[in-house]
Amino acid sequence: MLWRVKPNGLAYAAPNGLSPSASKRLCRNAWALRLPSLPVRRPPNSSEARMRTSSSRRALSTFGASASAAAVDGSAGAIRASSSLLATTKYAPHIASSTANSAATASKREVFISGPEMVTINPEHSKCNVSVRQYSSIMGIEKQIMNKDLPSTLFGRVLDGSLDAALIIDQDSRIGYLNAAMLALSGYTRDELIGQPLDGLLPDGMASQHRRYVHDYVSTGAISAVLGHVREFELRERGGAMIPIELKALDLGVEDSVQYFGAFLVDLRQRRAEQEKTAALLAQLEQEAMTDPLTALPNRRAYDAELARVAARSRRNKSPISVGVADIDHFKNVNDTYGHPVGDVVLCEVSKAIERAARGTDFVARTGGEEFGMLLPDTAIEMAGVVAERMRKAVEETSVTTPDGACIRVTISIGLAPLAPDAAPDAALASADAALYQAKNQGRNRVVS
Ligand SMILES: Nc1nc2c(ncn2[C@@H]2O[C@H](COP(=O)(O)OP(=O)(O)OP(=O)(O)O)[C@@H](O)[C@H]2O)c(=O)[nH]1
Repeated sequence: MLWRVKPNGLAYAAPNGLSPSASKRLCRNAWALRLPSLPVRRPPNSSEARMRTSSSRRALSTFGASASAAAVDGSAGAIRASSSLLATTKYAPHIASSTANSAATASKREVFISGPEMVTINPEHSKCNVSVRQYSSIMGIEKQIMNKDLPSTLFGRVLDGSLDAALIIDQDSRIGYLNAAMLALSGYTRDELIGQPLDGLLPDGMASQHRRYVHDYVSTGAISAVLGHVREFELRERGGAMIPIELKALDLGVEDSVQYFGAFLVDLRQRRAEQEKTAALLAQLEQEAMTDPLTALPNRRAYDAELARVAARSRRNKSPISVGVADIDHFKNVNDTYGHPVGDVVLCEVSKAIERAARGTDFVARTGGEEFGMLLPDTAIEMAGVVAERMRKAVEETSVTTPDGACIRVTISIGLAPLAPDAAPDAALASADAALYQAKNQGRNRVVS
């Protein structure tokens, strides 16, 4: 059983027996480590063997504890406390005799405690920033755990079989441990990486920065933006390609005067691909939601959104806008004479003609059955009249030939209105509608403003 107590007084515990469900619950609170499907057994090579012997094994066990408390190491320091906490708490001698920890842990004010009972670390209830209740039971628990005598190799097996990549480096950034997932991610063999500097796995320019972080941390305790946090980086795999990863780097403490660091790495490629797919799907949906499927022009929703956008811009810039409404004349006759599918073709040709006649900055939408909306930004009503007349003429000159060889020509009527910078867009649209009504009444195929 291993308790991890955070500075806010919350503690996370692994239940006895480390049942998969309980461990999974714990993993929800931890980052990265998932239960391995099958522990992988393989003889360690010499460098790993060094890492796994005596005190170095404790770095590995601390690494496991940081991940999810999914395994127990009876020989590891059962109680871990920061040196600053040790200096101030009256239990310091006992804790200190259990373990030593690094300055980094001190600054994070984290205390790791092994034991089956809850231990509360409450920063508010003590002048020395911690109060430890049930301390005496901790010492007893530690004894129990020591007696339990679980083999410390369990930690290595858990990490070996983790689905997430894991590695351990020393203070010289030399790789001391990699699990199978890390090898699969990097594309290297174990022998190619063990004992080698981490540099080859880092992106260009990161190696020197990484070394500086490690050096500053080891020599002055300066915590980098990386240590203890989940960050997104890139990993250079064997073929040179950069793999997006999520990384959590951990201080594993000092063992035999050597500072160790661990890291869990999660391959982000699949997540990124899914995110891109979702983004593309959303963009497509948004596009579809704003587009008229028959003519491929922006639809009413898009027109309203664009009207609100240009109206706001016009208020800021005090620039004139003109709005227009165009309607095909006697379109019912086209449908009645040639049928609805031919009417659709005519609608498409009319929309193309209007669009062709518009300027690059104008916005044309199909706002209803045989109705089109126009937005003409930075355009006074006189110039809007010129553009609308061009549109009207373009439609008049358009013809559609039916499969029977009949030639269909239609015309449009257009109503225009100015949108004053401080006026409501709806009022301008109503004025344009009124002008269209007038154009229809005056005989159609004309522009009225
Ligand atoms: N083919 C086709 N026809 C449509 C579509 N949407 C609306 N219409 C038709 O457009 C016609 C509109 O008819 P009316 O509102 O009477 O207007 P109009 O015949 O154009 O006469 P005025 O507007 O007064 O000149 C109707 O016959 C609708 O069925 C469409 O998507 N496709």
